[in-house]
This record gives sequence, structure tokens and C-alpha cells, in this order.
Amino acid sequence: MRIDVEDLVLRYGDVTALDRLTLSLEGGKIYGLLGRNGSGKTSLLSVLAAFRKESAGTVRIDGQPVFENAGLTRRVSLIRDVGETIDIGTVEDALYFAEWLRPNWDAEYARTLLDTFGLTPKAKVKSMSKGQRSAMGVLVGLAGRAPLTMFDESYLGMDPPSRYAFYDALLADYMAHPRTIILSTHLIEEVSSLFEEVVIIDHGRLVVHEETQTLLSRGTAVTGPAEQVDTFTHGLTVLGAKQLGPTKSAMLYGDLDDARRRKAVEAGLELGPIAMQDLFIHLTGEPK
Ligand SMILES: Nc1ncnc2c1ncn2[C@@H]1O[C@H](COP(=O)(O)OP(=O)(O)OP(=O)(O)O)[C@@H](O)[C@H]1O
Repeated sequence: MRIDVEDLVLRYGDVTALDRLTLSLEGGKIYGLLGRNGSGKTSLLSVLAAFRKESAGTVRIDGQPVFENAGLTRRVSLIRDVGETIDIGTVEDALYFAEWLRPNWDAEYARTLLDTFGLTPKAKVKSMSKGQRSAMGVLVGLAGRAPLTMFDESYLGMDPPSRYAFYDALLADYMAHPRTIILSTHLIEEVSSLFEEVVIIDHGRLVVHEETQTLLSRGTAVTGPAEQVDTFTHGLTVLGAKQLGPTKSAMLYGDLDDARRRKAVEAGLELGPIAMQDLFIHLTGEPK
């Protein structure tokens, strides 16, 4: 589903969580939504899911306004970090309820996912652990197959084997049933290989929206003798640098053409990639 957000503002009293955010996603991809604590990720996803009404600006999904648009919101699913199941009854009851709410529900796939995440149909939801609740949430998100499915750090409570089982299931199911998926996460290195595009927001504003490969290709680590590194990086965008004795490593952001790359090699410098997490840290600034 296509998403168009223009000059979106969301305020909670005096707090401006989204500050004239403009963003268009063409849909049919897996998007990573990244941002520091309090940057506005949950706020943005809540507006897209019509859990909250925008204070100003426009939000359209497939060209339609979102808020109080029941026909549209049935096709949109937001799985939050608290899990998305009712607290009464058993896992089986919760699945029954989820099926009732979700038009594209695949009951057979839901049963397979119970095994994947080691969940017991007769277990009481109320007595499930935090990780089991998170697993129930992602199960509902996956088996719901909503054309727009958003996971808001929904898998944070899950242990690493369960999280990797989720990533595998997500990718396999997305390949079989393409749809628009947005994953908001702080576990960047774990999930970034799934992202086709990355959106980074900070202080409620858009910082970056790029294809993952393009974003990664913009970051280059330059390592070598400090003086040569400084000469080479002069006038370029340096995100950060580390020095150990005479050796310095600088992180550059921006396209480096072939001529510059050759110059670096001639100067005895080493060029290498930067991990998504490092790019994220430097693009979103110092700790608040
Ligand atoms: N219900 C609320 N009432 C008042 N302020 C809120 C409320 N929810 C969020 N905020 C504020 O809005 C801003 C954005 O919060 P939001 O939860 O969208 O950020 P986030 O990027 O999802 O953060 P995190 O990574 O910590 O989950 C923050 O300053 C937060 O304190």
C-alpha cells in the first residue's frame, strides 16, 4: 500500500512528537523505521494505523485519508511492543479473536507459527511471559497478512532464537505474499538485511529515506596515517573519527567518485564499508 505523509504534525499537549514530517513510501517493500528514543516512530505508526488523529498535515494510504476510515484500517495492522492480544482466555481464544478482526487471516499459517514460537494453544494469555506475549503479537501480525503490516519494536521481548525465527518467517511469508511491511527497531544490525528501504527520523522530522544499498554505499570508512586521513577528508562530510596512535579512521558520508577512491589508495589509505548501525548513530547525533 502506498503511503503519503505531508507536513504531518502530532502533538501531545505541549510535546510535538511529529514536526512537519513529509514522507512517501511507494509500498510493496519491507521498510526499516529507525530513530532514537523519543524520535517519533511510535507516533508515526500510530497515525498510520489511525490509533491517533494527526494534529495537522495530511496522511494518505493508497490515496485515502486514514482517520476514521474503517474500510482502510481493516487492511492495516500495527503490532506494538506490548503484543496485540487480549488478556482474557487462552492462546486459542486470542487467535479466534484475531481471526475475527483480520480479513486476510490464515488460520493454518497461525497454527504453524504457534509451533515456530513454541506457544501452547491451551496456555492462558494472562500467565504468558513477556517474550511469549511478544511472540503472540508477531504471530498475529504475520498470520493477519494485512496489506500494510507494521511491527513497532514488537519483538524486543523475544529471545534471540525466537527473534531470528521471526525474521526468517517474515521474509519467507513476505516473498510468498508480498505486502507493505514497516519494521521499527533498535536492533539495527539484526534486522537491517531485511530492509529494502530505510527511513530515519529524529525529533519528529525525516532525516533519511533511502534504499538500503544506496544508504550503505554513502558511508565509507577511511583508515591510515592520521595526517593523510585528514588531508583526504578535508572538505568532505566526516561523521566521526577515531585515532589509535598514529592511525586514524574517519567515517565519511557522501558519494566518493572513482577519482577520489584512486587518490585514497595512492595515499596508502584503506577504504571500507560502514555498518548501518554506525551510520545511524552518526546521522542521529550525540546522546541527548
Ligand atoms: N501519550 C503521550 N503523551 C505525551 N507525550 C508523549 C506520548 N507518547 C509519546 N510522547 C512523546 O512524543 C515524543 C515521541 O514519542 P514516540 O513514542 O513516538 O517515540 P519513539 O521514537 O517511538 O521512541 P522509543 O524508541 O523510545 O519507543 C517523545 O517526546 C515522547 O515523550
